[in-house]
Amino acid sequence: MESGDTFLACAATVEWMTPQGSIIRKITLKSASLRIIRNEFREMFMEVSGDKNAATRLPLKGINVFKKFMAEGKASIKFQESGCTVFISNAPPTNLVSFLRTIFVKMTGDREKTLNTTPSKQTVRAKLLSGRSQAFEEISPVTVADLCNAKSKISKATITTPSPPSKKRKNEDVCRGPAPKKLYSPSPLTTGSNLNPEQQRVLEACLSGKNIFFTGSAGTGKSYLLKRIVAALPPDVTMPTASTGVAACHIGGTTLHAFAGIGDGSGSLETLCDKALKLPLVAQKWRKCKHLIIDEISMVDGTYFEKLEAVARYVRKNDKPFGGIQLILCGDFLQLPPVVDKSKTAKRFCFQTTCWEKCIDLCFELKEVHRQTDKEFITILNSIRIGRVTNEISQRLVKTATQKIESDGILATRLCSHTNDSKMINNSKLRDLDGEEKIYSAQDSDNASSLLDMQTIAPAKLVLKIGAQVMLLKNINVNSGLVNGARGVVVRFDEGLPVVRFKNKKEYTARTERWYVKNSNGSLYCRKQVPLNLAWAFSIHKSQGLTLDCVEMSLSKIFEAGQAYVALSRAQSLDTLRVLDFDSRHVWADTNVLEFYQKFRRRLQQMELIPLGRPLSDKTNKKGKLREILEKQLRRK
Ligand SMILES: Nc1ncnc2c1ncn2[C@@H]1O[C@H](COP(=O)(O)OP(=O)(O)OP(=O)(O)O)[C@@H](O)[C@H]1O
Ligand SMILES: [Mg+2]
Repeated sequence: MESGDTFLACAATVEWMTPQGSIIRKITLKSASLRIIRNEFREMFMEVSGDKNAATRLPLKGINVFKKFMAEGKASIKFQESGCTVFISNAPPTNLVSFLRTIFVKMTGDREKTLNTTPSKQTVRAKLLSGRSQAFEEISPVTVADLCNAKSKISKATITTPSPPSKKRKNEDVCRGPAPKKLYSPSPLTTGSNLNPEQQRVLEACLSGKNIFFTGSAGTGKSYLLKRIVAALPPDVTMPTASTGVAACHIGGTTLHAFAGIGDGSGSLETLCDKALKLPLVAQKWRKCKHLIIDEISMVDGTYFEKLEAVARYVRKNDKPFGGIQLILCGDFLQLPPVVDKSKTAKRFCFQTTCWEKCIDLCFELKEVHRQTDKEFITILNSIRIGRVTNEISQRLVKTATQKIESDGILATRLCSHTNDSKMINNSKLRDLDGEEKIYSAQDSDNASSLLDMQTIAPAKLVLKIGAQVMLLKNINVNSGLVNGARGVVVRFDEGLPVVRFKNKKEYTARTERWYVKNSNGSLYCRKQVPLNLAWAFSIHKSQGLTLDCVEMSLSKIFEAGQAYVALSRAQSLDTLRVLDFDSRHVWADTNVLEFYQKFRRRLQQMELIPLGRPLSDKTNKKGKLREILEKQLRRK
């Protein structure tokens, strides 16, 4: 059982109101505990308690749940009978989903039992005469039987999920819990589902509060896992960031630069500390943050990282690394290195800084590749990653130059080493098409366009024609293959909206979608745009973190270690890849990174004495002790 099933740690406000809507009483709890309990008559209650306040117990009967913002850790439950509403916020979204699901499943189950005689139908008189002493106990966890039972009832009742609750729904059986659709459909918020044991182990480590660095080759599900980690932490104090806008968008966060608020980090440390402290919004953000998450850490400049670490300590007046913020770092140093102006500074990876060792408690490496399934391709990529190209590998990749990977008029995306080349290709290909141009301009929150340009993958202005090659920028329907990175072609316009045919022959009418970016004071900026971008070509730097289903590349102008590996590892298979001019000289790995990974492996081997999935805090058994000792040793190193 997950703790989120029957217990929820969050912030809560409880308001009692008159039927006319004026507030009679209100309690605000910054750190509240919600529990689902039963009394001696098996009636269900939700108990709300805070550090100082006495617990409030509200009968779980006739409730309305507003859960539209569940993914942001917010929901409210209106208790009709008690005339009271509980507003939940800052709840780890995963736990919030499980908690509401338990209420729903248990209430649905109880409803049936109620109809077939149970104590909860008893009158007050009967209860008083029963002689039972008052006793509350935690509700039992949701079982498979509970789920089946509740599901069968939903299908009979054919319930839909209006959100917020519509009048119709209010007038229906008010005894219903949270609406079911979201709570049953496989949700990215459902803890642990689909995570493999190595990913699960990292998630557990992150929840233990330790500072974590996890790595793994391209496609091992680092960003996928990161999204789960974000959803398992309280949103108000968790900052998901990444080194680039595209990668940040992938995990629903902002760039590290936008979060940090110290510009590009140039200038002396004193100036930067001063700057952070003097800008109230920046200082407030640093003080509020409890969990800082950084994806694509390989592209974060070491010197910048070092400065952030010092700024965090200064602003938070706390001498612990990063001022006591929990760090969750993820990336693959054998992919793209930091982008620095080489005429001004030397390139430095984060692991080359003195604070790296102090900042990281535990390291993990994900080994199972999810992006590709073809064993031969995975072996080739693993070899390319460390800069090793055998004759067989060369021959196999050279062979791809002539293969046909296009189908149904959908061309391969050309990955370019330089951004300007990719822009030129897209513009000229669009120009070459006959037919009318349709222009889609993004609608942005006020004064936020430049920030949204940097932080979202949706373009400010998108020009399309029939025949344009496009890429989908959002997961629209994972089961139908309409996923972020899917490639298609515009086949017509329907009432002004582009209709795209994808590689799997599915057609999709692109409607406006929203991208949110947290601004420096925590509120959200929004860009509304159709979720498409031109996809004849893309720069390799922009492609880091993406999965592409049909891709072509020329590697002759490669200029960075790891750049060829990033390009090649975007493909899902050797059959959907075309390398126009493969030459082993374009493949190399940074020697500092190779050395770092050698040491890293040795460290991991020590950690691997401990089996997968064991909770880190388990002090009661020998293995737990061993892990503790190891952790201490590693930290001392
Ligand atoms: N446990 C899993 N089960 C099923 N699919 C998964 C799992 N983990 C990851 N994936 C899928 O594998 C693909 C690659 O995952 P992801 O982009 O997270 O990898 P990554 O390690 O971040 O790669 P990169 O280093 O290129 O950024 C995605 O399509 C993702 O949905
Ligand atoms: Mg990634």
